Amino acid sequence: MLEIVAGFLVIWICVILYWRARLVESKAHPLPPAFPGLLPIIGHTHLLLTNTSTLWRRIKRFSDYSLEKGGLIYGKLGFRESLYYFITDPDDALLVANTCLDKHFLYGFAKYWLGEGLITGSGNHWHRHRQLLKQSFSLPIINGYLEVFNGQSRKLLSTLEGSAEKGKFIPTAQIKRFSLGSSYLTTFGKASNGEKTIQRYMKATDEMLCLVMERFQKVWLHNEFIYTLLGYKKQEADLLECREEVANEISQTKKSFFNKIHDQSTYIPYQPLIRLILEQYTTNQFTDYEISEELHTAIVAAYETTAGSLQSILVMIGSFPKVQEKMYEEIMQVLGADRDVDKEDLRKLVYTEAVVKESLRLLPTVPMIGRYIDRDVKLKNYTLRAGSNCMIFTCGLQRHSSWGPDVDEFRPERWLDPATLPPYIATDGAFSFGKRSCLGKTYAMTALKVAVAHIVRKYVITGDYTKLKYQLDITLKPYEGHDISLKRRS
Ligand code: HEM
Repeated sequence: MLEIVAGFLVIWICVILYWRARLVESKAHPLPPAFPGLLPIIGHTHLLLTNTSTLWRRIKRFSDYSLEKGGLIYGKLGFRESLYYFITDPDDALLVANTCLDKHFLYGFAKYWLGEGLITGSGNHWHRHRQLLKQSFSLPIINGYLEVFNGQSRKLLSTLEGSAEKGKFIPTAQIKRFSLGSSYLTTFGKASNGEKTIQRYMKATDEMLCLVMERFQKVWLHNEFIYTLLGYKKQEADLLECREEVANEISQTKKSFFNKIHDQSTYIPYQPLIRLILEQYTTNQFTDYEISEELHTAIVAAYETTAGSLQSILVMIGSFPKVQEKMYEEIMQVLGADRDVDKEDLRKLVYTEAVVKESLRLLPTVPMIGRYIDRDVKLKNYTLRAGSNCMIFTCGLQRHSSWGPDVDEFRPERWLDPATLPPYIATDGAFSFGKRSCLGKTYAMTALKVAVAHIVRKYVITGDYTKLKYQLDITLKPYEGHDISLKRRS
């Protein structure tokens, strides 16, 4: 009997100590406004348990509410009611992005595929790799890829041709092929089994990303034991088989690189990422496993984002005929009727670049970035508590009031005069900002400009962005209203 009473007493004391600690903490670091709909025990978790299109609409409400409340709100997610901050204030966003460099735990779900590559890695490992890889994404290297981007764009034109003059169609498959083809070739320099390898890799990557998203949404799958028990680990293992095929590609390239075999079959006129990394391998900067992690990371980072962006950009261009004609005039003036895009042209395609940027502002492919708050972070009006998580809404920042009264309008001209842009770094967030911003920004902008220039030169695009509907599958993907039609210009 005495033992039972003592047991209850201990539990009671623990509960009191826990609540006291929470009270002290909430007094020291009061919370910003809460997102409506907070329930006991599960917090806002019930809002996650839905399909990915409704999920996106709900997450957008978090972002809008954060903007409405001055840039910072909180919510609770998961069965342990983890504290989440949702940020849309530009100064606070930049401070957090530069202070808390560790990613949200969701990124960890992709580690079976990406390991500790740049997107998922953290700490010193990430920092060292970021320093080593920076040069591989510099302008001179990217300019060397123009041949790939032009070649893949021409291939894209030939796959689109079958749908020209035939009314509306959805160009997702063609665009994804363009994006993966480009990133595979700039990463590996070649695809041993050609189209077959690219298609298999594309399918496996799509499935891998779906699995990560499913695990995030179904909170019970966060538990490793349940995840394995329900057969998901087996699905991971099946997908990894495709990586084996690519592993052969890596070891072949390594052999020819170190044996300095430069015959017809291995000659590549540009510097694919694998060669740039192998140069650092010779000085023991990377291990074999790390090489593979970074190569897969580069492809995953480039593929979905570039494909999703190009799809949205085409719909935007198709929705604004006057903008499209202005682009066409610029493209014809710079490139003429049939020439490929070279590095000098890229500088001159100023309006085309503004159209790409404005499309990505209104229709971002990566609408938020997640970070773990590993220390107390003092913001303008609140202090974020160590041990919590945060979501920085780049989609909200790109519609922040500092863009002006025409914030919701598609107006590429705003990018032509930098003096009219908001005075914050974080409001231009399509490629994130701060120390962990996108390493492939120049790569992506170049690939997009080249593809858009080829398409607009050949076709008049028609689309309707007001009908666009998106779902959140790690990146934002349109599932409705993304059909376009193409009319040949001559
Ligand atoms: C339109 C296309 C792209 C968009 C919108 C985009 C956007 C982003 C964003 C928002 C982040 C930050 C993610 C986060 O912190 O959660 C990021 C990171 C990254 N991106 Fe991109 N990206 C694009 C294309 C590319 C390409 C083409 C590459 C490589 C060839 C690339 C490589 C990376 C890498 C390596 C990181 C991780 C950087 C780090 O944590 O140090 N991205 N990207």
